[in-house]
Amino acid sequence: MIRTLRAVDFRCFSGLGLEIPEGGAVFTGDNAQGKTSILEAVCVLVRLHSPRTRKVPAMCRMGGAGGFGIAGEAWGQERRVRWQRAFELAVDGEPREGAGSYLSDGGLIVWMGNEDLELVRGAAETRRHYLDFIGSQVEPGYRTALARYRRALKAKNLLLKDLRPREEELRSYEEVMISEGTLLVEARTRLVELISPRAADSQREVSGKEELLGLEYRPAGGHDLRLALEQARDRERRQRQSFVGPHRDDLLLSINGLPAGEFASEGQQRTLALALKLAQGEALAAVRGSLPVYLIDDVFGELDPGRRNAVLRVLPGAAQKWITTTHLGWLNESAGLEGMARFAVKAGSVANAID
Ligand SMILES: Nc1ncnc2c1ncn2[C@@H]1O[C@H](COP(=O)(O)OP(=O)(O)OP(=O)(O)O)[C@@H](O)[C@H]1O
Repeated sequence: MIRTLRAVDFRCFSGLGLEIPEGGAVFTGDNAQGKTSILEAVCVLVRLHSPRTRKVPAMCRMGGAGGFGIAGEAWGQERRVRWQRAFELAVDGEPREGAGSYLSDGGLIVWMGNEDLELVRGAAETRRHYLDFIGSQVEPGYRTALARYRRALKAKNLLLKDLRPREEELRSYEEVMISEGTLLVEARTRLVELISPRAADSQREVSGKEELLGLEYRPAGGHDLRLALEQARDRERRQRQSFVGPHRDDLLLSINGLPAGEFASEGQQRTLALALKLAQGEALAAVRGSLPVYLIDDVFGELDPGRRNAVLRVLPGAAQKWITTTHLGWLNESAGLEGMARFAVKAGSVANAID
């Protein structure tokens, strides 16, 4: 669990310092005051990843010194870790220095936000990111395989645009795509097996109904990538595109046998998005043996009391939760928020913050 968070020139915060109890904290405030940015800072600190952007410059405070810093301490079951991230921008706005090495033993995070509805309604890419985010936290080598696969795919796609692409060069990129892609497909298969039963339980618990949730992993190249690439080769060369491989995978979601994106009601879709995230938390805890930190952005205010209480019941009581909300009414009616600090966020400053 995270005990301190400090940030400098991050989003709308020139400086931020927070001490957080084991239970976590609730951040209240109007729209556009900085609540989400606090949760984003935690995610960048712990996972080197922002759920809102892939662009480092977007996170640097406008009018700031041209970079940002985030530091924090987390106390695990056995040890205390201290993280520090610093990004500096070069004149052209590109990051000059990364945030140091990626810590594979970084903490575990589950991000829950209203945009999770896109997991159900949106493009396959959103669901691949969902799997990738879990994969990088529980599967050793996942992040590296993904980065290598993406590099090879990018190079192959560039080459395919050439008038006369060199075949042996294309094949050498394909070899990397086959070896790294196979690791990804195997890992994603395991991840979906891990998540499925947990998501189905959460769906039942949160909806309060006997809804049968189905998760089916669809690898775009099947389980034999080499064969699939051979079969697609002519078409790929003709159309100058890469059709086969994990970059085209999907995770099919269904409720009672029907595709959830097209047939489920909005309420069912929201519940399904929550179920996927709750399942993610359980899967991380089961594999890594410690509880994730839950970053819950503006979700509870949007839920009816029945589903809100069900989610609060399903979330592990001992896990640290960081919750943002614009609505205050529900806070005093809900169980499961004991032991959490309360902070009011206004125009990039936080009441009760530390120096
Ligand atoms: N790089 C940046 N520099 C300065 N301000 C920024 C930067 N990026 C975003 N902001 C601003 O920070 C403010 C806070 O945004 P944030 O999303 O954290 O608000 P919020 O309190 O979570 O709002 P909501 O309840 O609407 O989600 C916004 O006004 C946003 O425009």
